[in-house]
Amino acid sequence: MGQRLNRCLDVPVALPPLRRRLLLLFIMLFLWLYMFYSCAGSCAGLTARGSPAPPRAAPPLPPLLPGDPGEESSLEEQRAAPDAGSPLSSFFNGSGTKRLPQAIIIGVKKGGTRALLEFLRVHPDVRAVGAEPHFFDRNYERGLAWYRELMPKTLEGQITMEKTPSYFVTKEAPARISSMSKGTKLIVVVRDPVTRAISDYTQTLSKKPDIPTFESLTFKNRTTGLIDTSWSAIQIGIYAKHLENWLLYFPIGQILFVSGERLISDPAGELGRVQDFLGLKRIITDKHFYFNKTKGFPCLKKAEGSSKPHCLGKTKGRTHPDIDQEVVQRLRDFYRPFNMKFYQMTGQDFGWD
Ligand SMILES: Nc1ncnc2c1ncn2[C@@H]1O[C@H](COP(=O)(O)OS(=O)(=O)O)[C@@H](OP(=O)(O)O)[C@H]1O
Repeated sequence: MGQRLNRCLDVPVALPPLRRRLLLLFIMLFLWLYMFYSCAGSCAGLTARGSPAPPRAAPPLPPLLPGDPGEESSLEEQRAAPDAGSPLSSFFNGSGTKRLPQAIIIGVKKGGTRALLEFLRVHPDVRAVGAEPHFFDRNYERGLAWYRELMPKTLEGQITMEKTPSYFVTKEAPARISSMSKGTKLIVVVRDPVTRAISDYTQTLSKKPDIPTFESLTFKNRTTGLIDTSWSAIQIGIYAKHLENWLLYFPIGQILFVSGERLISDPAGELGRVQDFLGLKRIITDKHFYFNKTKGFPCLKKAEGSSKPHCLGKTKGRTHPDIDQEVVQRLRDFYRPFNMKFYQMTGQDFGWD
């Protein structure tokens, strides 16, 4: 066996026998370690990079990540947002502990949540799971141990984060997050509810091109102008109503509201507020961003763990269809009182009117 290995690996035969044996031993150990860590990285049933499959005993629940109907993040985004790295890098970065998140981006869908998480991940003291776990809405029965297992390892002083924008409109989410930890910091990226609704519709249209027009879905009765508030694209934008539900469990000071509009016009400014809120050193500054004219959005000069520039994928920053301006105006009128209430509750004027 040793002779054959000698030939295979072309070990210099001139070496003294003891050194030769030691060298062979070292090579075998390296090969064994490599196989072990390759297997740990790829055989452990990852559903997406860095997202371990549920434990065998878990009850059959809907699939966790891409391909799940209604999923906000595409597979492409999961690829753009790895959280575990290669098997070898996990071997070298293997230290740390998986912890439950201390901060969660809870919403809103189409608000700019992916951009915020990707920007935050540049910070050395932030580690985040790339995919959306949907624990507090779709996967709660799997238990906290399952949820923790999804998280990346962190060292002392690092913050664990995740983002699932549907939490903001999930009735059970505030109580569930509070029972995990009353101290969880919550972040909501909000965006003009009218543009948000159109963005939401654009996403659905990209998957199901045969759906009715935005204009016809907006109204229960177009003649009377009655808005269909049961349509999720409209529902989600009534921020004040959803926020009331969160305030039953969390003080307002424990929730940070990020402007989706400013995240585009001044990403460093918004990131400054987020870093302060999370108690982090202000490391992410305007030096980290550049405006990509082709994309029409700010992008990172260097993505986390890479030296290359990085913009979000094609599913972020889609071209919206032209919507009848009368319908847009009707929606503006509909949202105005809710927006005013929201400004009052948060103490921030987002300038949507
Ligand atoms: N830097 C940067 N690059 C690309 N896109 C950006 C960026 N910052 C904010 N946005 C806006 O993010 C919108 C998508 O929001 P989310 O990431 O929250 O969507 S999702 O709920 O996770 O599907 C997306 O909405 P659409 O423009 O309607 O596609 C973008 O406007």
